[in-house]
Amino acid sequence: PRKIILDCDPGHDDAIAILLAHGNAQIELLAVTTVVGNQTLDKVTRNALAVAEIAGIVGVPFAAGCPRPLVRTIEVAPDIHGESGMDGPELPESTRELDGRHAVDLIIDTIMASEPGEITLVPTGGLTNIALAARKEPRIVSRVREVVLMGGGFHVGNWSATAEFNIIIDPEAAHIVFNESWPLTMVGLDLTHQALATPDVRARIDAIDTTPSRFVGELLDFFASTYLEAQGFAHPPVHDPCAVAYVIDPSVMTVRKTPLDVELAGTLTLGMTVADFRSPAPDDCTTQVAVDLDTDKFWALIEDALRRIGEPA
Ligand SMILES: Nc1ccc([C@@H]2N[C@H](CO)[C@@H](O)[C@H]2O)cc1
Ligand SMILES: [Ca+2]
Repeated sequence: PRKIILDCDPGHDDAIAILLAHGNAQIELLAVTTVVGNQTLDKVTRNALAVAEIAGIVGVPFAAGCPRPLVRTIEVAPDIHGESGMDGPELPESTRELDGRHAVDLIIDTIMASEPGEITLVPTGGLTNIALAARKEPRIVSRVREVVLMGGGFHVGNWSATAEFNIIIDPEAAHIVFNESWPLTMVGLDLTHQALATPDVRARIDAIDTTPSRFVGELLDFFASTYLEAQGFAHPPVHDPCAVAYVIDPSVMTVRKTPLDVELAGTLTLGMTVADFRSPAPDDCTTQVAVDLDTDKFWALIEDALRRIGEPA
């Protein structure tokens, strides 16, 4: 199986990414870490533990990370995720204990305790924890198999005309992560805006009829309402599971080797992930962008994971 660390800011779509990672047989979820983003750190951490409760995740350490970006002030996304960060479903109180370590230390310790090339980092929120981990322990960069992140976009923004939320809330952290030497796949909005939870998808999830699938349905109800209201989408794009899906089965999307960098000085372009599509891509290019999603294959992975989770004890 592919061993992954999921660094997230639940977040409706982060929650579905956790369920996909937990439910899929090819993924071994080594740790879940949280970072400020969609909501404050305490809210997204509480939400992550609620998902663990609902899905019956045991034996996986959860750790909280950075409560604010490296340089800038906090910017949350209540218009999409609500005041709790996961509005819609009733969230169970979780009796679970967090790992005693900071997320950055859990990430470092987990990677340094494993063989080189074993662990894949899957960030689905701002990149603050990942940047700090690479600065605190540079050896993780060569030991990580690859970074597969949800964030950015080569022709699309959602928090400004040119920038995507996960990048622009901590562009300095993103600049660090995108410029390390590890292999990096950017699963950006160009790809994730194809992962639309249509009524047909909803019907297939509802037919599973378990506590976790009903939880996903309630997440999608809220996410659909805010995405229509705030961004005019007829159906909500479920961004974060796309990154996990690529780790599970790279054939779920097409990718293109492309130099990437993050704009830190732009007025209109701060936080833009700039893709250089000029051909040929340099031989030493370690970054690629996701382009086209096989939507049937993607949603089949989600449904399969929910079926495998079943009704937790
Ligand atoms: N408007 C909006 C803001 C933030 C997000 C979150 N950031 C990423 C998409 O921009 C996803 O990880 C999602 O959790 C989604 C929509
Ligand atoms: Ca997220």
